[in-house]
Amino acid sequence: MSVTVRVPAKVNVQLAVGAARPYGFHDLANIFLAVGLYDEVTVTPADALRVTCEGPDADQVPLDTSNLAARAALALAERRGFEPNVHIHIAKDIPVAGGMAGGSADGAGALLACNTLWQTGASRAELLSICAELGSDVPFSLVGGAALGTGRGEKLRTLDVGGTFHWVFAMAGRGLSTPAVFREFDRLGEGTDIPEPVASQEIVEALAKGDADALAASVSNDLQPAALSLFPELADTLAAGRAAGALAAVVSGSGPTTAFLARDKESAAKVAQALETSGTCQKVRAASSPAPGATVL
Ligand SMILES: C[C@](O)(CO)[C@H](O)COP(=O)(O)OP(=O)(O)OC[C@H]1O[C@@H](n2ccc(N)nc2=O)[C@H](O)[C@@H]1O
Ligand SMILES: Nc1ncnc2c1ncn2[C@@H]1O[C@H](COP(=O)(O)OP(=O)(O)OP(=O)(O)O)[C@@H](O)[C@H]1O
Repeated sequence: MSVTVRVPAKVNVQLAVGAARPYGFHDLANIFLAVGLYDEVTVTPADALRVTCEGPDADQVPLDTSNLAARAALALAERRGFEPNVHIHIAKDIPVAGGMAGGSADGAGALLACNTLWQTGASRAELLSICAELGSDVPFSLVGGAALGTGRGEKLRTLDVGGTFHWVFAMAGRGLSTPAVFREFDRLGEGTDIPEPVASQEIVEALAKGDADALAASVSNDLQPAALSLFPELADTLAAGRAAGALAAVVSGSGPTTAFLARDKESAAKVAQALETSGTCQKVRAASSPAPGATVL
């Protein structure tokens, strides 16, 4: 018997970053929106824990116990007294190291899949707490939809979404390391007063109304200057998408994937086409929001 779980990628429509904390993380006001690009995680009983991965970026995914999917299976097994003997197969469509929470998606997916396979009876709250131990983005991958993340981004409040948002994502030729981008944020902010991160009421309302123009006017990412500092060519990608009519152009999370909000599906297709021929990125994908969280298929 196998269990397969489908898990979405995310884009951050607000990423407000506070000063570095002594414990090594930054306080955030992080508005997540799940987008319809998915990984599928399948778990099957086996003699020992094993991870395999297929997809265009599969060669960049670790197959040892550093893989977030393996760590999720180990964490649940340890808490609940199960043997973590499963084969975890990841069908990967979310770009790796792209700032779209691909690894986090696999962690949440494996957790839900193992929980279903082993019938542990763990509550939603327990699953969310394991997710938070695995990484700041992992709880949102389980929940999906839209949510405000505070603390490290792991404390979630679900937000209403009143319509469909159309996105285009431009993938870069190389990844960016999330810790390196946060370090660059600290370096750029040295000697300045960094305000407490506060959720944008405009963004919360724009999501609730399904209003793409209002969302575009307020979308923001405090990590964008740091990502651009480490990867200056991303400015050309952002400019190409804007020139093609995107309502907003923003680095997704810690980057280097760039996200473009379009007015409708037709406009998204035009932006995607322009980005494809711009020579400023490696791959282009269109997807819409919101998307459901981790779901057993
Ligand atoms: C950039 C975002 O993707 C936005 O959603 C997240 O904040 C990052 O989430 P993530 O990849 O799940 O990150 P984690 O695995 O929890 O942390 C990786 C590293 O990112 C940095 N980090 C992460 C979250 C946070 N609030 N402050 C940080 O400084 C730390 O250096 C940490 O060691
Ligand atoms: N299941 C996994 N899929 C992809 N990468 C993984 C996975 N597990 C661990 N990793 C490691 O995590 C690193 C970051 O990968 P990931 O795709 O999660 O980045 P990201 O999308 O930028 O993350 P985030 O948006 O949450 O900051 C990879 O370079 C890889 O070494």
